[in-house]
Amino acid sequence: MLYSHLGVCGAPANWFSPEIDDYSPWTSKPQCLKSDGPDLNGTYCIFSKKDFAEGRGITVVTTWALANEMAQKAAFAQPETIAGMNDLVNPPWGPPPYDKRILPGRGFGMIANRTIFRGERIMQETPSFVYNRDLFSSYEDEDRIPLHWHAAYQLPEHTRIELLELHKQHGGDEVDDLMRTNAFGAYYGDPWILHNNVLPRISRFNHDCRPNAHYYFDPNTMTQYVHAVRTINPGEEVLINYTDAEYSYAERQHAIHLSWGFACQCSICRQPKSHVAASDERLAIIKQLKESLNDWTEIRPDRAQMAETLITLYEQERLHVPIATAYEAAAYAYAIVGNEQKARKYAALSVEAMTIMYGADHPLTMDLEVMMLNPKDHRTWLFEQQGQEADSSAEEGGATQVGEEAAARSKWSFF
Ligand SMILES: C[S@@+](CC[C@H](N)C(=O)[O-])C[C@H]1O[C@@H](n2cnc3c(N)ncnc32)[C@H](O)[C@@H]1O
Repeated sequence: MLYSHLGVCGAPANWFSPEIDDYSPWTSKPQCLKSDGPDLNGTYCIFSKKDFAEGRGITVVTTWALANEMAQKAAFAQPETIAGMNDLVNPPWGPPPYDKRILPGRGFGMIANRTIFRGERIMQETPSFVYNRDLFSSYEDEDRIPLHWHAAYQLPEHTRIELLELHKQHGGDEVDDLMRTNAFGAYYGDPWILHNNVLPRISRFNHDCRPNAHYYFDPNTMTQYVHAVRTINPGEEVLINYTDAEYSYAERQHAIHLSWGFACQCSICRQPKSHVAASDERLAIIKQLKESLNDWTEIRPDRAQMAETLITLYEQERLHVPIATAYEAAAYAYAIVGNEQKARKYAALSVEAMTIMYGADHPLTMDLEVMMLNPKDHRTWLFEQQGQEADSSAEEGGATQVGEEAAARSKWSFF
C-alpha cells in the first residue's frame, strides 16, 4: 500500500518539523507528530541516519528525548566500534556459517553449512528500523501507519528493499505487518522503554521452543548478536526461540499462534501427551524454585540443594541458555556459606552461559566473573554468616536491621 503523502502531497497536516538547524547525527530533518504539550522531549518523531553502520542506515520512530539518548551510544558516537557489523562477505568473525534457503512450509530459513560449536558467533546485525511501542497504544492507525512508511522511505534504497521484502504473516498494512511478524523487542533509555527492532537478516531465523541458537541485543553498539547454544551439525536448521523459553506447552502454542500465525511443531511440542505433561510439570517446578531462590528474606539451609535441582531440571528441559541463572543461583548458594570450590565451579559455568545469554560485557556476566576468579572477592562471600550475625544482633536489639539485610540480599536476585 502506498501513501500519497510520501511524494506528491507532502507531510500530513498533523506533522511538523521543529525549527532546529543542527539535528545531527540524523541526516534528515526529523518529522514529528504534533502534540499538545510545548515540550519537544516527549514528542514522537522520525529520526534517520542514512550513513549509519557504514551505509546500512537506520530509521527510528521514538521521542525526541530517547533519540538524543540513543545518539550518545557508541554505535553513533564511535562508529569504529561497529565497523564491519553488517558485512556478510568478510564479517569480522569469519564467513557466515549458514545458507539462507527456502524450506517447505516455513518460507526462508537458515541452514548450517558447517559444524557450529556452542558459543560460536553465527550472526550480528544492527537494526534498520526501530519503533517505540508506546505509539501502538497512544495513536490511532491513521496517525501511526504513515509514520511507518515515511520512516521506511528515509532508509537507503538497498536497506529499504531488504526491509520491505521481509515475511508478512497477518495481512493489512504491509509495514505494520512486517513489523508484527519480524520485530524483536528491545529496551532503550533510562528508565527502559520498550521498542521494536527490525533486523532484516536475523528475522530470517525460524522458531524452535528448544532452539540451537540464542540472540541478545546490546543497545550500546546497537547490535544484535546470535550465538550457538549447542553443537549444530551441517545441514541442520539454525533456530531461535520467539517466546519465553520457560512457557508451558499451552502458553507457547498460544503465543506462537497469536503473533506468528503457525502451530509450533518443534521437537518438544510434538512429543507424546504424557511427555508434554511431564515437561510442563518440570517447568512449573522451575518457576517455584526460582521464586524460592529469589527470596532472600530468610536464611535457607537448602539453598544449594534447590539450585542443584534447578540445574538438573534445566538440563532435562534442554534449556541450554537460561540454565545460566541456575548456575548463578548455585554459585551464590555456595559462596554465602563459604564453599570456595563449588562457588568457583558454578560461577565459571554461569559465566560461560551468560556470555551466550547477554554477552561478555554485560554487568551480570562480569559480576559472576569476579566470583569465578576469586569467590572471596565477591560481595556474597560468607554472607549467610554475616546475615546470621546480623540477625542475632537484631534479636539482641542491636543496630543492624534484618530488613535492611534482606533488602541488600534481594539486590542479588537477577532471575
Ligand atoms: C520472523 S519470520 C522467520 C523467517 C521466515 N520463515 C521468512 O521466510 O522470512 C516468522 C515467520 O516464519 C514462519 N516460521 C517461523 N518459524 C516457524 C516454524 N517453526 N514452523 C513454521 N513456520 C515458521 C512463520 O510463517 C512466521 O510467521
